Amino acid sequence: MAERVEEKPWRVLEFYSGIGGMRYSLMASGVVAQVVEAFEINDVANDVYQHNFGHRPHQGNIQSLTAGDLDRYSADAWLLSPPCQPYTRQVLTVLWLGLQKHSGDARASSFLKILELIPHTSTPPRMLFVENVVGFETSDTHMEMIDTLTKSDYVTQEFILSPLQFGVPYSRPRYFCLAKRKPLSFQSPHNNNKLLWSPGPLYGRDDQVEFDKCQAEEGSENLLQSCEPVEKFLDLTVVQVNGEPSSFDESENGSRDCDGQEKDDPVSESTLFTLIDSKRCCCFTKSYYRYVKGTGSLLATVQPKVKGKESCLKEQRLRYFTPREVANFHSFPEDFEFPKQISLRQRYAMLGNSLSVAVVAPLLRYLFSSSPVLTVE
Ligand SMILES: C[S@@+](CC[C@H](N)C(=O)[O-])C[C@H]1O[C@@H](n2cnc3c(N)ncnc32)[C@H](O)[C@@H]1O
Repeated sequence: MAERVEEKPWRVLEFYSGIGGMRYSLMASGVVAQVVEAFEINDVANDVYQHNFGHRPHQGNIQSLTAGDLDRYSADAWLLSPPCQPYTRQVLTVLWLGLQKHSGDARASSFLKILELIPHTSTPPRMLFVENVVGFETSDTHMEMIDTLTKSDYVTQEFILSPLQFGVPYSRPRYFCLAKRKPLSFQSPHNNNKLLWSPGPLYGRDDQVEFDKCQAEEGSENLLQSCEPVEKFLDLTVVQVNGEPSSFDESENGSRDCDGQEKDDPVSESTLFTLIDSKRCCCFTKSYYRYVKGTGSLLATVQPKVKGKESCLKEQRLRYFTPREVANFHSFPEDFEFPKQISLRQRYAMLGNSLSVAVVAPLLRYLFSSSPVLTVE
């Protein structure tokens, strides 16, 4: 790991720490680093974080932090996963209707505020890492972020990557911004100021890094072949019994009857049933288990009798993935657990807000890795 004369761990601040996906990623990256403080407003998330890491994050609104507060930590790197709602599709629809959102949304303001503090700190962080939803890269918050970083002497490389590109049968494309303060630079400086859709640069490869979205999606179909089967991510202790909390209640959600009668079927439109031996499941959102449509896959535990023939939902014995299984798709370590008092809905909500360790760990390794000597561009 570069630019360290002495072998001291990098000092890291984790903003919007949630249940600690970023900290798990840092641990999995192999970077010698120490999280010197985490910041999070939600006390339930802080219970989970404390349970697993033995440290309770600083509880409060990130917006109220000052440059002086941050200076006290002498941090080398800031890791940030701000709330994503301002940039999601629903909000974009509102935008289309003419209502100003994005950075005007209160949820974006703590993020912009923290970035604005950078030039006012006595030792600005040498590295920054930002995670968010796809769509962020076209938002005005993104524009303001890049503007602030550029003015504060950072070079950036941006990525849109999904766990599918790392062998995990889970579709969760996310936006990432990696920033280094000059004179630090990236291992592949020719990728500066680019949005990259391939993990190639993380491994010293420069193959097809700048596809457009369609090419990336086509590519991901091929990637499925190299993914592990969904079965490997299942909690084998789960017994499928009708009426169990995680089983899917057709009567509430609408389905096709076993006698072939069409019922109102809100499920099949947008929810992918993941067969036990398949190689893909959809992104779990924080509303998984609360709503069915578009919030994540359901698991079909029984193969259809005739392959290719549509079978009724009941026959397929659908169930929700358990929180442990969602954590597995997020590549959380085996010893991650929720404290007993956390409800099922809260578990799904916090996991839905979290991130893929399989994706973030190699990005962090790349961010912290040694850089060539900076040349004037
Ligand atoms: C997208 S989630 C990040 C989750 C985290 N990376 C994880 O692995 O669980 C955003 C988090 O920021 C927290 N948050 C939102 N606004 C905040 C603010 N103004 N100050 C502190 N925390 C905030 C939310 O409670 C939520 O846990």
